[in-house]
Amino acid sequence: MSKKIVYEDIQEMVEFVQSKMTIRPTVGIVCGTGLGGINEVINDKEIVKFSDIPNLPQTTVTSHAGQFVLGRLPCGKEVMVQQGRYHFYEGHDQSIIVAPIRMMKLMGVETLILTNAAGGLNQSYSIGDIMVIKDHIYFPGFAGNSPLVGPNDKRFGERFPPIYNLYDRELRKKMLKCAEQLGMDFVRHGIYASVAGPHYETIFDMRFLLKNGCDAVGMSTSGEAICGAHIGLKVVAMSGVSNKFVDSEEVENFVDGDEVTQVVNNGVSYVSKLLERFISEL
Ligand SMILES: O=P(O)(O)O[C@H]1O[C@H](CO)[C@@H](O)[C@H]1O
Ligand code: HPA
Repeated sequence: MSKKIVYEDIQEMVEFVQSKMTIRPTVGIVCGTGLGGINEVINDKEIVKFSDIPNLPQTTVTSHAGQFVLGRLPCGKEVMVQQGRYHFYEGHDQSIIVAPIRMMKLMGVETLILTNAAGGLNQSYSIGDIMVIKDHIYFPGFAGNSPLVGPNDKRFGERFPPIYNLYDRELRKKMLKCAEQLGMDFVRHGIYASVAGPHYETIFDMRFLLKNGCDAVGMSTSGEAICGAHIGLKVVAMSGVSNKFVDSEEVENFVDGDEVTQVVNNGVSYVSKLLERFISEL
């Protein structure tokens, strides 16, 4: 388990990044598995590797590059893109997983956009759909693994943050409106089940999640969203549906990690288009 990152560590990390970068972002984007290509729509790029930033370990998941890309979108908005996230199953202290989110806030970010690859549970969803996250069920949080467990540093936020409107209602509305304007009829609005992984789910896991109202399942995002709200960021999130639950005991496997990356890679241009439009309207 890596060491706990405290407020002073975050300050040191931010000072390091700001000493190298001229961009002052107001929008933060976390790229999910296979979604790193989002940075192709960014101009005037400035890149810093996690391994060069004090206190940050390398990411261990293939297709999570492990760097921040700062730059400008064609609309002129300055953004900070986290290419590569830390997952709970990598064995990190929770404070590592959310450190980039806290950095973003201290760097001036106001709106946080989280993306991920997820398995589709809702049987009307198709592989390649995008789901704007309406709400979540955060299983690690139920089991005592919220990133906010431990002493609360008030500089990050209050002890008991209300998260009733975690995935900001107005931002979701805006995102869905942008999708409609772009004619993206494959953009859904649903419930994300956040599990710890790294194993995928059994048939009965999937049936349980589906019965309890979940539309897609993945192994990230919820802790980052909670941490973002705790520190005062407006949060919006979306899943790229990379595989689909097949409810049959005859099927050997309904998901494969390489396929997840490939499918999401193929859909990245749609995610980028949607984000570009959305950010231009913030
Ligand atoms: O949530 P992201 O980082 O997109 O990654 C998703 O893809 C991986 C599984 O293929 C898991 O880490 C799952 O959470
Ligand atoms: N389950 C959990 N995480 C995932 C999946 C899945 O089916 N697909 C992509 N990430």
